[in-house]
Amino acid sequence: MDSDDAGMRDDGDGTGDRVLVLNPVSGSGDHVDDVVELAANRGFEIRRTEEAGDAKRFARDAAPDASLVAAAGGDGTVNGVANGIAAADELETTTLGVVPAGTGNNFASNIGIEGLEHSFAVIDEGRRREIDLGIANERAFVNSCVGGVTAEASSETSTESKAELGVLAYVKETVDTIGSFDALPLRVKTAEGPNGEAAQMWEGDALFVLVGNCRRFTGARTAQADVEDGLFEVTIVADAAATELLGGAALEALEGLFDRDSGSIVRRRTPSLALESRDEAVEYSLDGEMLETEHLTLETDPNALTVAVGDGYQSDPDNDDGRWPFRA
Ligand SMILES: Nc1ncnc2c1ncn2[C@@H]1O[C@H](COP(=O)(O)OP(=O)(O)OP(=O)(O)O)[C@@H](O)[C@H]1O
Repeated sequence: MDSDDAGMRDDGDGTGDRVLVLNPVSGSGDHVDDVVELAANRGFEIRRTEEAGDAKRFARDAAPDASLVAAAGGDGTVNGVANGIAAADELETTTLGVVPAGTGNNFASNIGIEGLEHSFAVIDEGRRREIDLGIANERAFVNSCVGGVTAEASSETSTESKAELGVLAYVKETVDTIGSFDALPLRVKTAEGPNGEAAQMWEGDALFVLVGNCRRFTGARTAQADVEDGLFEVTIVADAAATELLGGAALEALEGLFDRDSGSIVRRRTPSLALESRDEAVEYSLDGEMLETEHLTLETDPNALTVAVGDGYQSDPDNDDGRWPFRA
């Protein structure tokens, strides 16, 4: 078998107990040799993705026999592997490992993974935490679901921008490239939460809707949300923010907008929500993977996904953040 074959098992002990799904083109694509060496030395079976859908398929096939499936790539690869473990119905028995080889590696940094070698140390020796899994119209996501980002912006956003800004890079690219907004006429219904959060309905024209599971959208570029609380952190950017965002440098405007209690920002915490377009289908980005729909139902599956986390991971980031919520 050619060593470049998709799905090949080019190392490992043949038991399929630890499988690594490797995206060879994520990030700058220069991680492959290092990842293969690190994984092979630890007895991983390695399966290389070739196209969209492979990460999910490989993880789904591997999960019934594997105690751990690692995703080597960016957030999209992590998303695919999480979806595969869920599709195999193996969330209770298969742990997700994350090897950061994308451009932004947002999820990896949120769970305290600091680099390639560190990720394997974490897989071998790190804590396991059961984190919430986001479900959007039956597709799983780990980090965030963002509405109003265009597919073009998602594919054209630069590596540098993603590395610096994370998910907000897509928002910035959308602001930069379209130059004017087709606001999304949306109805957003949030369910009541366990801590007295009331069910609420928001109706209006939104520029963006950002739903964070593990990701929090403040001006802080690396803010991790509490991903074990069974709640999403929802931020609606109303179209009143358009003049602010288009008026000057998009990056400063974005950070300013997210970093304070702006009148054009609505924030909610909720275990589930429904987003309904009052017009045409809306593009959503689930961990960077696009989905176009008129109706989106989002639910948390609390503590459903077991993940190997680094020492820097905080299960309760509110303790030393204090920024959230501006408005419950
Ligand atoms: N061999 C391949 N050739 C081309 N595309 C691939 C291949 N394998 C996977 N993909 C695509 O790569 C995408 C996932 O990329 P991923 O998000 O992991 O990396 P990235 O975009 O470089 O990083 P980040 O999400 O951190 O910005 C998926 O959409 C998938 O379809």
